[in-house]
Amino acid sequence: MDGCIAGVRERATWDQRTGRIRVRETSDRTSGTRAPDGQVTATPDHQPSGRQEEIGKEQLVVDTLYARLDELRAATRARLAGVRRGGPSGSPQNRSERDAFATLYEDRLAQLESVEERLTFGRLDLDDDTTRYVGRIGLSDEDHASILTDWRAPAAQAFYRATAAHPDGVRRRRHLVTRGRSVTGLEDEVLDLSSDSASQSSLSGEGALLAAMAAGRTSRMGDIVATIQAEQDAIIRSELAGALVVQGGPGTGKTAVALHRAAYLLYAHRRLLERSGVLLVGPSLSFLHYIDQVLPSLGETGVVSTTIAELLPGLVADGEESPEVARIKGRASWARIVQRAVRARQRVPAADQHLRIDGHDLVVRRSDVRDAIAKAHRTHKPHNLARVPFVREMLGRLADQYLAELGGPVAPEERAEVIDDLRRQREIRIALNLAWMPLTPERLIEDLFVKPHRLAEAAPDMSRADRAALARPQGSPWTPADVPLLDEAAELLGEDDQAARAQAKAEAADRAANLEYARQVLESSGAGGGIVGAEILADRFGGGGSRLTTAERAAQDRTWTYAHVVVDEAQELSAMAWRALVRRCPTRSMTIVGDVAQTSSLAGARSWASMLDPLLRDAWRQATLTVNYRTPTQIADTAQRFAAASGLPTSSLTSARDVPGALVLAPVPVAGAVGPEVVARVRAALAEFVGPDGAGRVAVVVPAGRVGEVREQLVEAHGSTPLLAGPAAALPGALAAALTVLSPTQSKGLEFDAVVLVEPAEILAATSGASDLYVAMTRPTQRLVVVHAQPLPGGFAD
Ligand SMILES: Nc1ncnc2c1ncn2[C@@H]1O[C@H](COP(=O)(O)OP(=O)(O)OP(=O)(O)O)[C@@H](O)[C@H]1O
Repeated sequence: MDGCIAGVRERATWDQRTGRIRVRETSDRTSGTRAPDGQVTATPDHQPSGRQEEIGKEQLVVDTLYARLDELRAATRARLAGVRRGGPSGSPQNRSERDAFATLYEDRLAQLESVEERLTFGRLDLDDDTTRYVGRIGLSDEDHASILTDWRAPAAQAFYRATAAHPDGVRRRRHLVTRGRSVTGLEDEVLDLSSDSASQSSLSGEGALLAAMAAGRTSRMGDIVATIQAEQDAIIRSELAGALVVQGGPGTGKTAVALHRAAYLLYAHRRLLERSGVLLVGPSLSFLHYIDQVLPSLGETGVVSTTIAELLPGLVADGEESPEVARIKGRASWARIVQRAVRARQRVPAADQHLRIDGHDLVVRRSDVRDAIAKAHRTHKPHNLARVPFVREMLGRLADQYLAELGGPVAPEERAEVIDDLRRQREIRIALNLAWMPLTPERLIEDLFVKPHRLAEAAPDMSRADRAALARPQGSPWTPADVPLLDEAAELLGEDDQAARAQAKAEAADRAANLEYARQVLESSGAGGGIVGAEILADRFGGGGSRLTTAERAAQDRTWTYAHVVVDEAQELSAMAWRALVRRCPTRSMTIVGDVAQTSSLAGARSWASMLDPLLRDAWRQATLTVNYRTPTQIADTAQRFAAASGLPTSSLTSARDVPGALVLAPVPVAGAVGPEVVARVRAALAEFVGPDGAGRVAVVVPAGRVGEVREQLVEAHGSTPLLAGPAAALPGALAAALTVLSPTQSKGLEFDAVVLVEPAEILAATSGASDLYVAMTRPTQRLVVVHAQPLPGGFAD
């Protein structure tokens, strides 16, 4: 393809008067031809050229890229069909190889399908007169020459990092705006300081960025791959080793950055990460639902996402409890409490116990039990596994008593028979259980809450009041704060994994052979397309038809250890929850994003150092995000003033944009007038921000106890309108509707075009009220309407 690629310089700015983005255009005159190797060479062109002409030229390039994408899709489909045609015949080895290839091609196809939207979004014109297109995926032409650079590749880094002061070999950066497969706009930044039109903005791709920020919200978070900013890119590409804490105020892109970092790490360290997987921990299922499109849109599906409540496979923790009880359960001291509770089930009886077995007198002696317990402890195995040597030792000693009564020499087989016999005796089983009880984690933890003497024994330092607060009836549902305690117990109790170990040994030998074969296959066919490595393919060869992905296998296994863990809203996690996560990531390679000013959990972090130092010591580093991409200046400044007045530990924050009239204070004279005012404000917000295409979201954020009441008022006013989400309990679906009513905690991590905030003084008065109110104030992308009868908290007014 030959083409003259001329440049225009467009500058997009926020028009304060109209509240819209305005785009200015200047010509910058560059042209280029495409060489046979697929690289586009840019040369100065002194012919003035129009914007449409320029768009037309980019359209040709974009058409070429999509054509290549279509070709690759067709080729992969054909390969898949070929494998499927093979049918279910042949040896088991042949069948499992065919399944492995089918999965490989299905994954590749899914990846090629996922990049349809905005396949390419950027172009770099380099000092060496070459041009590089940047996109969601890397593509090469038939001659293996690169025609599109994956955004995660080192060669794409300059697209996000180059500035006029540090151009990094880039003369001009162009953002391509596309709709479907059509190019609809361009935005250029000249990074050559000697040029008149050198970019002055500290934001990269300002127009595209402003457009992304101003777009109507939907029920799902979108990716930011086309407009990642330099400070975000530095975090995304930060090295894999160690724990990276990303602190940043509301709307600084922490969630977005965490997800893009997961995608980047999977690309840059695929061999290391693909087998053990990446764990993503979010605050709630509704939040995970909100973000669950981002990674697939970046071509990644191999991430296990969960909440702390869902961490244990098969355990449902949907019970509720007061924040105060959750705080008590989150304390680090539970590590010792659970340990003591386990030890309390290994005890020397108060007196020797006399048993009569088959007409013989046997004594379960205190001294024997003491010795057997000590011997079992020396194995350093978990409780249930160490019970095996304990029982063996005790049965041996009892058998010796039994045989001594018989007198005379004893053959080893005879001794073994006696031991077997004794093992089956009910009285002996009871006596040994009393000394060393086999336990499940559920039984151990429930007993602590149900039997006050058990808790008193395991937690002698806990106050009476705290112990009383934990008491609950048997059979109560598990709560999220119980989960880390159950995990701690499971770790100390252990499971009998003998059979699993034997099987693993047999599988290891097969695997070595499969691995070698998989390497050869990938080398000779290039079939992986970068989405799968030899290790995974080898696992699939050996899978006997099992189609479980790494993510699926990991999600079913409590003891799975991940190569990397990403934690969002990390400030909410208790010390015990951190222990459960660190246990799942022995390398401590973690991305931890959060804001200690937004902590609402009483067990959560008020400072990263005090929460993480005890666990990670100095193996963590901190980065800070400083630009708020969500909230307009007026709202963000008010939130910052309020936070400062309330003593919250805020980070410094600058808003990326200003939207006139973003903050509206709506006082009403009496409490009874709040409801009607909310109804009227919601009606206006829906009319202004929700479009016929379904884009645009409005939330009413109310004091926690008033969600039901305000919802009723809205239902009454609007009828049972499909606009309004169901009751808050059905939250995962709540964001599908244009309007939703939430408590401040439920709104955490989410965002809306407009938020109607009800009675802030009442929100402030609740437990963790200051951080909850700070969270609620910082949810809107366009407008915050504050409806109040009570006086506004400090900092709301200038
Ligand atoms: N570089 C960017 N380009 C476009 N949009 C961005 C960029 N960075 C962040 N955003 C947008 O800003 C909004 C806020 O981002 P995000 O939710 O990740 O922030 P956060 O720091 O996690 O916020 P909070 O702490 O309030 O939950 C999102 O809509 C996100 O898509």
